[in-house]
Amino acid sequence: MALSFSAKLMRGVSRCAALVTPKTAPTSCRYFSSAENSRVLVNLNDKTGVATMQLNRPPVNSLNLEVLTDMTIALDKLQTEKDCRGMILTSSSPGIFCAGLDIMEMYNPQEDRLREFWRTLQELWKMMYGSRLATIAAINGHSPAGGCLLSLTCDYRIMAQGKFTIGLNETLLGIVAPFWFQDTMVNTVGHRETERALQLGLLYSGENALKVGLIDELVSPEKVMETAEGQMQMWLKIPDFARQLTKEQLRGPTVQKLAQHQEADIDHFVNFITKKAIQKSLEMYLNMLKQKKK
Ligand SMILES: CCCCCCCC/C=C\C/C=C/C(=O)SCCNC(=O)CCNC(=O)[C@H](O)C(C)(C)COP(=O)(O)OP(=O)(O)OC[C@H]1O[C@@H](n2cnc3c(N)ncnc32)[C@H](O)[C@@H]1OP(=O)(O)O
Repeated sequence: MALSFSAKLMRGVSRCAALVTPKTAPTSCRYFSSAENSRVLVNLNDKTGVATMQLNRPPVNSLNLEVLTDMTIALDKLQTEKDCRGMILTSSSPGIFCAGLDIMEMYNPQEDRLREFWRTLQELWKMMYGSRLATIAAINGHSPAGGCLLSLTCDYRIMAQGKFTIGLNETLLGIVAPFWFQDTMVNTVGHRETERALQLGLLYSGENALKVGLIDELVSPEKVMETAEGQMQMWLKIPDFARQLTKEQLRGPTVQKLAQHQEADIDHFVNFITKKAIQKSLEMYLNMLKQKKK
């Protein structure tokens, strides 16, 4: 019998439930996942109540089923820690925050895995967007498509200055950002800017992202984490209950909209991605990525 998503989550939680505390760790810092080969590195500072989640899938932190599952399990675990109040999402590879969804999950896919992949992304998005934690994205590099989406689920975004870009560029791949990607963008930068950005597949420079409100701060790469930590202190000065209820009022309807249409959205996604023309577009985009190197 197929396991429900929450059953799979529980299975995953018990698999990685043991907290690993390396001998060298400061006593206030608990590591949920610190092995170098973990796809997601998570630690919780018991003194501040702030967790850091680092994407750790070199070279570009593209999001495959396993990374999405690990992130979901880690976030679920953090949210059940009563002393955890905030989370900073970043990358262990300075220069690349996240290259978005792993295109290989969508190219020549097996239908069962494709469905599970999309459901896991939906679940992660719902958890992140509606999280009781104060969440800050420390965007320390490129952040296209699914990478931009992840940062948009956070409450505040700080990006590194440099040649990095951010945006929902799906149309450049010949695909379409689904309604809940669009909703998240509209809620952040407004309808008109979203129309322009999503149709053109705009990848914004840090400066332009700041101008339209896609990010909240642009700082030098070495200041990204300390700025995130400083900003987090401000968010945590607000009583949790008041902040969480306010967030729920503002974001709840958007989360509910996906929850109500989740199965239909999976069907749309699978039908769309498996079309010959879409597979051709993905193939051309993958080739373009490879050619770029030559
Ligand atoms: C009617 C409505 C129906 C609704 C249907 C909904 C459909 C919606 C479906 C999906 C939504 C999709 C969301 C996405 O997130 S798609 C992914 C989009 N991502 C990108 O466009 C980014 C692509 N990557 C880059 O631009 C660059 O890699 C970079 C700027 C992030 C980093 O550049 P650089 O450091 O120069 O690294 P390389 O380009 O050399 O990359 C290294 C290596 O990694 C491979 N790679 C890069 N990105 C991805 C990726 N997203 N997935 C898989 N693989 C990736 C790249 O090809 C290189 O591989 P190698 O040559 O084998 O080393």
